[in-house]
Amino acid sequence: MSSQMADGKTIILRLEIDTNLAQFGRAATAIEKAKGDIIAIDVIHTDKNKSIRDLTVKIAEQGAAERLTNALQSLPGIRLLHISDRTFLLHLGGKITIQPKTPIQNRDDLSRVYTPEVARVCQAIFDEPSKAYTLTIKRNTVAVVTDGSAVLGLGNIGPYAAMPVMEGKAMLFKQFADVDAFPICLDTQDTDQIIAAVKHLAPAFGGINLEDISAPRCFEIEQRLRQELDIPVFHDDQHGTAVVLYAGLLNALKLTGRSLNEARIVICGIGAAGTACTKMLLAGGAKHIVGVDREGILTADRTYDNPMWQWYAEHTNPQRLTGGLAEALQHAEVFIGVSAGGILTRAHIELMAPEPIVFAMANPEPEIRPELAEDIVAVFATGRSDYPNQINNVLCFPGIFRGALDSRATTINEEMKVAAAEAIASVISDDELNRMYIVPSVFNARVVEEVRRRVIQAAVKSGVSRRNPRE
Ligand SMILES: NC(=O)c1ccc[n+]([C@@H]2O[C@H](COP(=O)([O-])OP(=O)(O)OC[C@H]3O[C@@H](n4cnc5c(N)ncnc54)[C@H](O)[C@@H]3O)[C@@H](O)[C@H]2O)c1
Ligand SMILES: O=C(O)C[C@H](O)C(=O)O
Ligand SMILES: [Mg+2]
Repeated sequence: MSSQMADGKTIILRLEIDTNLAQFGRAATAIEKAKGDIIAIDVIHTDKNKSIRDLTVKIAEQGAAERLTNALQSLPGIRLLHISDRTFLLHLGGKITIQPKTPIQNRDDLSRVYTPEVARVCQAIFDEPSKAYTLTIKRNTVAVVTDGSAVLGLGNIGPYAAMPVMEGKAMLFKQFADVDAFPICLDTQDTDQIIAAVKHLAPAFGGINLEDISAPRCFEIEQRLRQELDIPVFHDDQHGTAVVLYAGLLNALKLTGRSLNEARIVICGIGAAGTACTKMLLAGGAKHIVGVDREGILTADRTYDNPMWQWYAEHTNPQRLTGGLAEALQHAEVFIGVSAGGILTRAHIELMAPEPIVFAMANPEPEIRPELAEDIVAVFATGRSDYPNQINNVLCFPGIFRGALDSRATTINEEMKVAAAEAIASVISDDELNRMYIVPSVFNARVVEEVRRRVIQAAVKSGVSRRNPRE
């Protein structure tokens, strides 16, 4: 039996009942006893000896799914073939598809979308390559490229297991910004091979969104691709996260009467996201940032093999603090977690200054769940959709690419990132700002609209646009 269960949800159980030994009623009774509520029954197959049925069952409490499984497995003549929940059902066959824009109904259509007529279009692009933007999908396409090495906080789970996240990103691109994004999961973690692969596939795309590639390789991969390609290359976990974090932090500081210059900030997890968040905060004027990774506080008193950590140690921690997370957190006012789930405790937060700001942004499991400490925290945010204050790069990447594609920008530069952060923060007015509402919802249509508008302005002003679209 394969099992992918979740409590407090609707689950689908596939049962095989040996009709010589058992009756369906026994299974139904067992399910009810285990506090499952059967809401639908579908017969999948029946013959003389067995019947296979899918039961849709509502389970309310923690552990109910496991109790139910155990109860069914102990019944003679009944086999539990499979359990899935709505999340898994939603993933059956993948989450996206490609649709032609026009139907091909007759030979005339066929000869125009395809050979022979298509050849004239190919020739036109050959004569003038920039026509790829007007005569192909390039103007609206983004490749979401990963090597599966830092997928959410799950770590190095490889290209196949990374696909559901990349398909999800493609859905978000389409739904929120009408960008056609394709998940591309590369079966290599070699820096040169990744760079070569992305360069080879670039002709079909108007932009490259690098996703979930671990530090420090992600820095070189992005930097070299930015130099070598004339389309925007954007590592979402670095810059998308930094943009949204910056927007959220500005609002949280405003709410708690603090300034970025003076705030004592601890960043935990000095990988792709942590490094980029730090750079953006330093550029915005932050002076008291302390970075912590697995080996403890990064300090200029030590030397590091990882060049990014070396840079980090030299540009942060002015007091040269040493020790671990607890030492870093003494009297700190802001905790920013982009590390791993569950590593922060309530006792840690108690070490911080009064009214602290805690952004526990690891996915899917935050550094600490809000329910464990929200009573001692002034502003709490996570990366998840099921808590208030979702600081997640989804607030950034659809709109920033929409703006970059529409202005046909050659790159996404610092000016465009700052514009995106200011756009996100600006969607919340001073009247609306409160501890449960420091960043707008991803469903607020003004987010993409405003990010796009300001990003286009910044691209034009900074001289990287190749087109100035009408508003
Ligand atoms: N909310 C968002 O929008 C968002 C965006 C990007 C990343 N993230 C999350 O941030 C985390 C890191 O992502 P990344 O792309 O930077 O990955 P990464 O692999 O580049 O970096 C992770 C860093 O965290 C460190 N780390 C792991 N466990 C730690 C611990 N116990 N204590 C201190 N440091 C620890 C690692 O050593 C590494 O340096 C993931 O959980 C990811 O889901 C969230
Ligand atoms: O994928 C997300 O939800 C955000 C971010 O890109 C992450 O890697 O956690
Ligand atoms: Mg990511």
